[in-house]
Amino acid sequence: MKKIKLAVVPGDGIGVEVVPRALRVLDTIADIHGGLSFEYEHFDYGCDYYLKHGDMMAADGMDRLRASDGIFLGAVGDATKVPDHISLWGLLLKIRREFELEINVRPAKVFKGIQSPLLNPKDFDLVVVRENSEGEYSSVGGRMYHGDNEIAIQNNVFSKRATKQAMDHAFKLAESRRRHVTSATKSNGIFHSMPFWDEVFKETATEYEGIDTVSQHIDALAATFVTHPERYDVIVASNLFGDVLTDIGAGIMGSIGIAPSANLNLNGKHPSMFEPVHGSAPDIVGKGIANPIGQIWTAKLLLDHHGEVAMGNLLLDTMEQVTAEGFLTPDVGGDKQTDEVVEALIRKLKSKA
Ligand SMILES: NC(=O)C1=CN([C@@H]2O[C@H](COP(=O)(O)OP(=O)(O)OC[C@H]3O[C@@H](n4cnc5c(N)ncnc54)[C@H](O)[C@@H]3O)[C@@H](O)[C@H]2O)C=CC1
Ligand SMILES: CC(=O)C(=O)O
Ligand SMILES: [K+]
Ligand SMILES: [Mn+2]
Repeated sequence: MKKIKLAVVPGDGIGVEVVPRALRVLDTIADIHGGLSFEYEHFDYGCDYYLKHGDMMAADGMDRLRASDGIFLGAVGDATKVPDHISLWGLLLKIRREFELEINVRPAKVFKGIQSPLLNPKDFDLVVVRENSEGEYSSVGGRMYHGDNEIAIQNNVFSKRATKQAMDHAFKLAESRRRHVTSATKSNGIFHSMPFWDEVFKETATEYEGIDTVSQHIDALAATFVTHPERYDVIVASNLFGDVLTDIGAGIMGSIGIAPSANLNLNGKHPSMFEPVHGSAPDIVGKGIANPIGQIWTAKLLLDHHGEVAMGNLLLDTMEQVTAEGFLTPDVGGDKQTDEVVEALIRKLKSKA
């Protein structure tokens, strides 16, 4: 029996609603598989934990998370309790950084049964590879002076190592897909880091044969994501550009509630982390209408990562059958509750067992 030990961090808001449901789906998958089981250790880290303990996680939290084979996270953030930069840097970004989750892989595609807001979405199917450890999300900088004289300085950090690593990951992914890589740049406006980014992209491209490459400024790229998403296969982007681009990717799929992500550790020293692209959605929390697909598709990425690609594909195909049958939450134009979608999925999975 293959056992995968997951550290489960539902976090805040709808994270607490979608994570346990996705775990039920994972258990159903394990039953169908027959030789696979999941063991869960639950962590109540988040904004309520902060209010009680003055920190987003326990002092030994990172060590306890490290003992797992993977981290399954919902969302972090509740600005009514803790300022966002404190909560995200204290949990989500802390894990990404300390566990060297330097790559964030975020697919977007036309999802069966879910109406894209695009008039003509064609059959787009793309993956954004986001550099996940530095770039514009840096803690380097500072604030000085007060009042009208106050100054804030935020430094962007681009290392050759992490930049090249993100690009290598994109090229390798493209080799198993449609062999096309787009680099998201802004070297016409950002004087130092983006020309550097372009140079590393050019250098990396020479190391791979038979891959088409394009370098496109992020503003134009954002527009083309909306008008012609079918043109893209793999896009490599810096931390901030990748963050924004993947919410656009989610938008053109029909809802940010369905987009998944995998935060990957590549050096084997720490577990990887799987979480949907969306946040804690405070505006719909407690209503029972959070779309569970983002968290469930994330579970598919987790299965793939642990070598269970057949099970991952079964999960995503079945999910798309369920949405095609009209089991849709309000964010994608339906009137179903979270639980109705999850129950329909589990029923259908069991019928295939
Ligand atoms: N990775 C993470 O944990 C992230 C955390 N956040 C945090 O989440 C909080 C809210 O941030 P927002 O900017 O409002 O982004 P958000 O993703 O939480 O919500 C944006 C909009 O999408 C909707 N939405 C999101 N997920 C949905 C789902 N599964 N089903 C249906 N509708 C869904 C929300 O209702 C809202 O209208 C903040 O504290 C923010 O810092 C935001 C983004 C990512
Ligand atoms: C924080 C955030 O928005 C993200 O990682 O996608
Ligand atoms: K999330
Ligand atoms: Mn984001």
